[in-house]
Amino acid sequence: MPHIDIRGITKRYGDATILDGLDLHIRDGEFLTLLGASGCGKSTLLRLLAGLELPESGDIRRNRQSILAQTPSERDCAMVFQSYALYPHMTVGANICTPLLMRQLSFWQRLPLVRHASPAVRRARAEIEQSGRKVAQALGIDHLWERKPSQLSGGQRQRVALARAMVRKPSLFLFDEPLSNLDANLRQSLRGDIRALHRQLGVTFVYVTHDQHEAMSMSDRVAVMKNGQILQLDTPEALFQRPVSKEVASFVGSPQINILSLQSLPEDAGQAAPAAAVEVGVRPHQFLWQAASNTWPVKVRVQSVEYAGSEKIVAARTANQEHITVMADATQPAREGDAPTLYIHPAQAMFFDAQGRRVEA
Ligand SMILES: Nc1ncnc2c1ncn2[C@@H]1O[C@H](COP(=O)(O)OP(=O)(O)OP(=O)(O)O)[C@@H](O)[C@H]1O
Repeated sequence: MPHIDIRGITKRYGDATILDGLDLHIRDGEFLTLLGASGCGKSTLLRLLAGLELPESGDIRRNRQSILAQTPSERDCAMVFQSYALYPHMTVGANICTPLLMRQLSFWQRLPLVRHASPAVRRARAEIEQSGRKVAQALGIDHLWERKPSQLSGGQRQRVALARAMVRKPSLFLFDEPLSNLDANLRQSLRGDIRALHRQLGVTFVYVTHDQHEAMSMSDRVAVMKNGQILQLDTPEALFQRPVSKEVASFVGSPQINILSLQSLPEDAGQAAPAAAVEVGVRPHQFLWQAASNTWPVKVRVQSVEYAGSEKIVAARTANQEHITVMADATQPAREGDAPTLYIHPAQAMFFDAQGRRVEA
């Protein structure tokens, strides 16, 4: 299967530069997610890959061959959208089988009269239906075969859209926020389905989302994007543990990482920190409620406590009026107005310089 090389791609709409000399190498068969806030250019990049847009400069190569001159249908990719994009007048079965009918039968062979008259066409259609039903079965929607899209739930519609993309066996799947219209439970279950699909098919998936949880839980690698550029491309673990900057650190992990000025910490913290460090990043789960050896104390005042089942989300303020979020065990007796001392383990802290770049301890 071909890898994809995106080199120096620039895309403009009018005066606005959406992608600015972007480079990206997509490996064979990987699940790569483009993660970024709304408007950062993720969908534009996906549309360029699909051939729905052309760049002003730069190149996209598959297996070292430029694909810019190829039409969308020549690119052997399937796209799944947030809006499902199903044909409303067709049944589920017809929606799933249409890509194969279009590819394998000529215009004349698709006409109803020929369909009934020609045994060869009847046979081809039966084979197509069999392939479609197999995919529908794999996605648990074969019992909906005769229904129209309007008679389906959002999750079922997205499964039909997935089946329609799968049936052609493309070598590249492009997903543009496919789960955004679904409720939390359905999103969770479809995340699992899409991940399983990737394992089963072994082809390249490029997935666009602004949901860091979705990106971190599904992908082999994630490209964090901002203003048409990639801030960091790495595995989910590396993004979480070794972000290149404060910006990336703030983008991954929920609740967000806390960024404190080094001045909020005792003097020995300043001495232990790298020389260039001006800020320290502490994840909400990393605060300790009791002192341990070699920990740094931070005095805080609790502003509010939110119950989240087995945990509490504590919002607090440091003496320097910096807001922090702390995840605590549900048994932790933290109450609004309390003024506890929390502790930070230096080995777990991240340090950032004045430009927001992470510096090694
Ligand atoms: N056809 C177009 N004409 C003009 N501007 C466009 C067009 N398509 C997108 N844009 C602009 O390009 C920028 C990037 O859009 P894009 O859809 O790639 O962002 P995104 O990161 O996918 O955001 P979202 O998550 O909201 O879809 C936005 O400011 C958008 O308004």
